[in-house]
Amino acid sequence: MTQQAIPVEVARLSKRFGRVQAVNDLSFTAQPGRVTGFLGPNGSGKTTTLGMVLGLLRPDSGAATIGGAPYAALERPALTVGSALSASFHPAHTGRAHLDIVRRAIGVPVSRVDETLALVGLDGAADRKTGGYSLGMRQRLALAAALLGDPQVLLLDEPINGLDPEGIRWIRLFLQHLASEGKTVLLSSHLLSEVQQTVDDVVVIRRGELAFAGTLAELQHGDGERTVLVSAADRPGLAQALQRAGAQVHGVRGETMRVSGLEPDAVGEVALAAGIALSHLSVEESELEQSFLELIEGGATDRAPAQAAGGATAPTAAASMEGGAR
Ligand SMILES: Nc1ncnc2c1ncn2[C@@H]1O[C@H](COP(=O)(O)OP(=O)(O)OP(=O)(O)O)[C@@H](O)[C@H]1O
Repeated sequence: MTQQAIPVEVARLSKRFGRVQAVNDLSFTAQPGRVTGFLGPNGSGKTTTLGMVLGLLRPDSGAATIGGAPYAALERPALTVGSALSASFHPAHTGRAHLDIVRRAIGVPVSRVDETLALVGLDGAADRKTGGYSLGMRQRLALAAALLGDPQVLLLDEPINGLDPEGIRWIRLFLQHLASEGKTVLLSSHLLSEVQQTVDDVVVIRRGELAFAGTLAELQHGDGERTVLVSAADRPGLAQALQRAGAQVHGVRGETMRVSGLEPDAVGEVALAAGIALSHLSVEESELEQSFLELIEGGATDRAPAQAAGGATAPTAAASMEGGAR
């Protein structure tokens, strides 16, 4: 069966809690077939936004839609959208029991429990109580619950938080695989470094407002210039060739040289033309982190090529996240 491509669109969404403007005129789109990172510091409005997308919170204005309809208007919401807003469970329930409760509620066959347990690699721990699960196992169980209905859209709140490197690698490959099947994957995080290997697109919010929406590459290139890290057996020869091509080169005596003023492909071409074999070529990662920090600390909102999302109507869902003590 061919699955439908379902974007998540947030259009001019606003939400205030008393004096706190948690989300302010926020617009972005999470596209099918892409993993979108929804990034911002603690308290910037990520969970509130996801709550509005899921119809758990009523927006003051604007709208969030899934394939053009508000969550509450979806015919079979749990089979369209899977969500994991928290990784906490009844500690006396086994992983299997938790999934069984969810699958009954959303009306999917019992066979999905074992299927999703296997998908997230929890089959060996299915009959253990969740109270004894590690954080990584709880994250996997939350993901399994989100996947029960085989949804086309996944909304995950901080799914990588607390995972060990093996867990991060696993979830990265897993979410990228889901996106490669055409699913829409939106995951929040307060750390760019945590998700930068996982996401294709990035939405950055700061104090409830859009600071950036675009691809990871666009975020990286935002300031124009990138630093290229390069190494070769003949570093002095490479440095000379690069300088002749107009680059600034630092760290010739070290293992890796830092090159600015030339794009990575141009650095490769200069090396080739000079007959020097490269043993390493990459873009300095910290620059991406720097772009992100500048965005969340402010003053860079004019860099935001916000994707328009329009034509939506306000959700009518019950407000079950409203008024919760924070
Ligand atoms: N139910 C609520 N009642 C009052 N204030 C709230 C409520 N929910 C969120 N807030 C406030 O709205 C702002 C945004 O919170 P939100 O949880 O959406 O941010 P976040 O980006 O998800 O942060 P975190 O990463 O810490 O979860 C914060 O100032 C928070 O204290």
